[in-house]
Amino acid sequence: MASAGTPPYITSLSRTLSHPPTPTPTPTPTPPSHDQQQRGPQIMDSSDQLSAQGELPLIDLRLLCHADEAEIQKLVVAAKEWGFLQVANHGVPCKLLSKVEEQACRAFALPVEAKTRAKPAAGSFHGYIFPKSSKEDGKGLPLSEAIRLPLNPEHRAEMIFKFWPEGDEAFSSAIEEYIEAVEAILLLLLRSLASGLGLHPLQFAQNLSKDGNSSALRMNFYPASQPSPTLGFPSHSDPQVITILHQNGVDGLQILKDDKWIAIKPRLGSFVVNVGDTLQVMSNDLYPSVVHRVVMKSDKFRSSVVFAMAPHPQAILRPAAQLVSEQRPSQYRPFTAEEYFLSTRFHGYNGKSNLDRFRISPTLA
Ligand SMILES: O=C(O)CCC(=O)C(=O)O
Ligand SMILES: [Fe+2]
Repeated sequence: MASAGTPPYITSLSRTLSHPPTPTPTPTPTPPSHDQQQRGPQIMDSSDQLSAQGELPLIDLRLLCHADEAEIQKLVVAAKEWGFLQVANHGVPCKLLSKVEEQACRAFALPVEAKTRAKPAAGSFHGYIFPKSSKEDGKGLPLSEAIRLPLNPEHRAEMIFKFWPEGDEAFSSAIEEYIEAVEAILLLLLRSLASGLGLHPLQFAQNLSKDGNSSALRMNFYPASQPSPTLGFPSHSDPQVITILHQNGVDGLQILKDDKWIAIKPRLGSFVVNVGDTLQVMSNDLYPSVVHRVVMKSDKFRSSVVFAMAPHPQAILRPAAQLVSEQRPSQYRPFTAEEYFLSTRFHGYNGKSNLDRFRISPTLA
């Protein structure tokens, strides 16, 4: 959790940024040899036509790290206008990214008994999530397989023992190293997003917590789509504060901008970052969370690793007082982070409508 005083990530970030960027491209790990290919493809709706292929605004983290005012303003504009952006010069070595991809593939290739052991316990959302077809549950849940790892190190260790009862040093250490690196980036971004609006740098990070169900490192695995486009992850916005996404280089991510779907081309070596619902609330709608989805159209599998942090479950979410005025009244009633997360889960994936349930003047019927 971030605290006042010298933020602990400064040390960690400078260590991360001191790694020279490795020029070699990320190798594609061996795909899991299990039942992935057996699931039937889900044909996309004919109204789901793509409008364009897009390049997200690109932010230089090295400049942000030096509090470069122009880069901070570029970030603010990107977050306001897109809610999605990419970050380069993040200092996370390609080698670590490949290692994490490789370890995710190992976990997805485990036998069904191991995956069953790691299913989320009652009341928990962390664990292995079996693929569901939207036909089965009618709610449009993801067709991808996923593993949601707790960020709390003790809980994560317990979870890893469920996958590998003897423990697995290679998996544990890669994940730990990765979390440390991306957490530093997430905090730097939140700091810059707050100071760019003239707020205290810790305004958006003050209640962040590794506990609770919402904060997680989520690994997604999407089988190759054959022969027609397959919905890998239905449209949704992320409930947390901010998300950092690493993808294996296979297309699939699409974002909804101005009512049109835009396919985001993976940019080798950079992370995709997106505003979550919680940041939209805290910024009183200045930074919008954006609906996105994954559509598979590739004969290669896609994997992604998603790091998202949320406030402590009992933290009260509301717009920052400095962003509320007579001209711009508070758009949301106060609510706890847990209430929001549970509501997201209860109502399922359905674009962004969940946020409207917490608006002072709901736009939902
Ligand atoms: O795999 C991706 O690119 C996106 C995954 C995603 O949106 C999520 O896990 O929330
Ligand atoms: Fe997402």
